[in-house]
Amino acid sequence: MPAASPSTVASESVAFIGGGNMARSLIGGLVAAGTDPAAIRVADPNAAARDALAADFGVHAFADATDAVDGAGTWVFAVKPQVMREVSAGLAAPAREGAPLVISIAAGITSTQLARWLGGAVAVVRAMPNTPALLGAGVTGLYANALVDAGGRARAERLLSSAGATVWIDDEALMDAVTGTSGSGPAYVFLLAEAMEEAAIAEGLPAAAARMLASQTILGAARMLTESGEPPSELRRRVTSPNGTTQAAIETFETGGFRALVAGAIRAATRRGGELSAAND
Ligand SMILES: NC(=O)C1=CN([C@@H]2O[C@H](COP(=O)(O)OP(=O)(O)OC[C@H]3O[C@@H](n4cnc5c(N)ncnc54)[C@H](O)[C@@H]3O)[C@@H](O)[C@H]2O)C=CC1
Ligand SMILES: O=C(O)[C@@H]1CCC=N1
Repeated sequence: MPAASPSTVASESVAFIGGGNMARSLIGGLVAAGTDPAAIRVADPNAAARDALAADFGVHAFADATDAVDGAGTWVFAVKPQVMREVSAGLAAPAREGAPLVISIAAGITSTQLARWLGGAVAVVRAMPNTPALLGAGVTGLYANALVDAGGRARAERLLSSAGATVWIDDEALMDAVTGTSGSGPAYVFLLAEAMEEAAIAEGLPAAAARMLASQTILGAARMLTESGEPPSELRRRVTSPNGTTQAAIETFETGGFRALVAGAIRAATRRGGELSAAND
């Protein structure tokens, strides 16, 4: 990929460090929302990932993160938590010179860790999106450290808005709970879909019908949750006729400890966020 011409390297440029699944979702959202692909720069050591991003979105892709961040005013760290320290330490010099707004989507890694690795006083927004970002139907929790000004907050919010809804979190300690709820959350729903499908097949339904019934049920219920303005308990009540089929199912869930299981799962994910932070410090 040839070097970008100077006119495309403006402080409005966004550099993604890591061009994997989540970066692809966010970049897709940005381009769909009208961001000029020439203002998007991506670093990834994987040539296939670079080529695919350049071909699919028309962004500038680089093997070296230092080249990707050159002149970019916003840097988005989208690499695994396990490589965040090494990757960010390698960018300390340009961070000092360029004073970028740094956005990290890495699970667990704190804004304090990232600022330290980048050399100290750095404006960091910690963001936790989720995979429905690919459809613009995601949700992102955002936390800003004290060095992020109103303009930086607006820039981060604009960037993540192309992936869906956004919610600011004032206490960074709660970002691991965001990760355990919505970052990992799509997988919980997919697990429910798998379980419903398997159960439907066990009851005798053909596989294709089972998939259609389970997935459309989840889509319809999710739309009611987000569009009706009603709490989930009320929506559930309306499905549940006294002594009917739903009541039989809900009683089975409740006596089986469904709520405690969900709470335990979210607690485990939340704790793992803290462990990822400590293990990769
Ligand atoms: N997958 C998900 O649902 C979500 C993931 N996250 C976070 O997003 C981050 C990325 O996750 P995914 O996109 O799922 O992983 P991924 O494995 O698809 O992408 C990571 C990319 O980083 C690249 N990479 C490795 N070393 C690099 C380096 N030195 N410089 C630049 N790029 C490098 C890899 O080649 C790969 O393309 C993780 O920190 C994860 O915690 C956050 C929210 C949701
Ligand atoms: O499983 C993970 O660690 C990442 C963070 C949230 C979703 N996937």
